[in-house]
This record gives sequence, structure tokens and C-alpha cells, in this order.
Amino acid sequence: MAPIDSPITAQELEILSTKAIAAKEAAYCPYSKFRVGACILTTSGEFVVGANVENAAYPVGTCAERVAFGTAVVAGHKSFKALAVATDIKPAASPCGMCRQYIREFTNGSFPVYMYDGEGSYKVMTMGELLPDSFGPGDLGI
Ligand SMILES: O=c1ccn([C@H]2C[C@H](O)[C@@H](CO)O2)c(=O)[nH]1
Ligand SMILES: [Zn+2]
Repeated sequence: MAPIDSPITAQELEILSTKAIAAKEAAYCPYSKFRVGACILTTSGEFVVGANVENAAYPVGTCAERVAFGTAVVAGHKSFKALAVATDIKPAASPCGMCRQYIREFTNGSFPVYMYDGEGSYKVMTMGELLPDSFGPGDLGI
């Protein structure tokens, strides 16, 4: 059987993971003390990072994934190759439901999400696996 092609190169994954893990340091999480870092690789080859930013009004806080995607989109990026998310726990955390929908807006079902645990090991899942039967721009005819 032919090997499944990796969606990104080993070198890209090395940079992506290093940046996501480093981004944990930028987290503002005085309430949960749960640091999350994220990094996106754009189709144009740029890396955009994010971290969770909490708020005294707890529900107002934002996850690392949405900070990263929002930052990338306002910088003009609309096309993305991969996302890495890093936490300090084991097994690795996966994006919350709100983030899955947020990410889905800018990705398709084969988009890979690499999830790193606190020891630097990862699991990878596609957006189609994380959010099956999703609702997206196409459902509005966009
Ligand atoms: O995938 C995740 C899961 C949680 N968080 C944040 C939200 C909150 O600040 C803290 C605890 O839930 O972690 C993320 O940023 N990404
Ligand atoms: Zn989230």
C-alpha cells in the first residue's frame, strides 16, 4: 500500500511545533493557569502564533486557536496548510468546539491539526475528523 502523503514537510512541522510550544509562554491565563500555544502555517509559508487570553469575566476569554486564526486573517491570510496546538498536559488537548467551528471557516476537511502534549509528543487529526458534518461558508452559498 502506498504511504499516505504528509500534508506538510518534516521541516515545516518542526518549525510549526517549536513555535506553538514557545507560544505557551505568551498565554495570559491567570485564572485557569492552563497555558495553550498555537501556530498556523499559511499556504504562503508564513507562521502565525497565538495563545489563550483570559478575562476576569471568564466567558470573554479567548482560546489560543482563535487568537492565532484571527491574527492571521487580519494580516491578510485566507489560506492555511496546518495548525499546531500545544498544552502542558498529557494526553494532548484538542481544540474546543467553538474553536473547531472558527477554524472550519478557513479550512477544509483534510486540514491537519497537530496536538502537542507537555512532553512534545503529538497526535494529528483532520478537521473532518474533529468536526464532521460541519456547517461552513458553502452552506450559505459562499
Ligand atoms: O484547545 C484549547 C483548550 C483550552 N484553551 C484555553 C481556554 C482557557 O483560557 C483555558 C482553560 O480552558 O485554556 C485553549 O486556548 N485551547
Ligand atoms: Zn477553543
